[in-house]
Amino acid sequence: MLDNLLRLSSVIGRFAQKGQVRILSKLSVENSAKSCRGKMSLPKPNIVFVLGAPGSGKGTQCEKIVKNFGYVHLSAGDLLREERSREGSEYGELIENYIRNGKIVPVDVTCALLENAMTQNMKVSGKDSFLIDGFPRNQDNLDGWQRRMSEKVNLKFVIVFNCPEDACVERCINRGKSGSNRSDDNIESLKKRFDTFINDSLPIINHYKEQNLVREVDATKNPDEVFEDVKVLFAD
Ligand SMILES: Nc1ncnc2c1ncn2[C@@H]1O[C@H](COP(=O)(O)OP(=O)(O)O)[C@@H](O)[C@H]1O
Ligand SMILES: Nc1ccn([C@@H]2O[C@H](COP(=O)(O)OP(=O)(O)O)[C@@H](O)[C@H]2O)c(=O)n1
Repeated sequence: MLDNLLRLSSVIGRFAQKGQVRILSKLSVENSAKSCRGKMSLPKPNIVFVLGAPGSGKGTQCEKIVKNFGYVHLSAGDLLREERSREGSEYGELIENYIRNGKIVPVDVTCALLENAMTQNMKVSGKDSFLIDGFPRNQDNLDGWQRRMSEKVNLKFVIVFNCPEDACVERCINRGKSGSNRSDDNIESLKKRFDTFINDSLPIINHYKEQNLVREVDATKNPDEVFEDVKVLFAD
């Protein structure tokens, strides 16, 4: 499986409506590894992990942080959905199965997509500050990141958006109704996504709490009010 994963190609997309250039790049992980070796001249990227339950507003707040603080937003979920939809992807079916069942895709896939996206963004835009949204989400994600990436980046802090399950579920259902086209914005998948959040993601948040890296934000207020609290974290 690892050999296959190492041949993983990724499509790296960023969206013009988020004030960013769209970069499409088919890049094998082997190439990415080479480019990483050759990227000694690239700066060590600054990373902020963005965590919180499904529907807590991670993507919404990341968009605001991008506009106000010049970060690049990399959503693990978006990268996985793009790879799933990429013509010829070996991992489309695997990713779809994990997403529909609210399970966490094996880290080699996700980490390769994130590493490629960071490297490409640094080369093309010169930006070196990244919001990594929805990662690390379980122990496998955390272990893979520590193994492969932790020495190559500066982890600044971890934002956690707190919002009760019923509000999050309502937001995701509404997101589905307004055309998110996501195969997991339905009650059945949401139940599984919340089980995964509680059983697998909360321990990762606790791990970062023990390291004093967690900055918690009340995500129950409206998006602009939430952003007032988020801003403070990026002020210095
Ligand atoms: N503070 C908020 N109050 C109400 N609705 C929100 C808030 N933040 C986001 N939403 C809406 O809830 C849904 C989920 O938000 P999103 O940012 O996609 O969450 P996540 O990335 O955590 O899954 C979206 O439809 C979004 O417009
Ligand atoms: N690190 C990650 C992030 C997302 N995912 C998958 O992508 C799905 C959607 O994640 P997302 O971050 O886009 O959305 P939310 O669940 O936060 O709303 C998750 O339920 C997982 O199936 C993953 O496998 N690994």
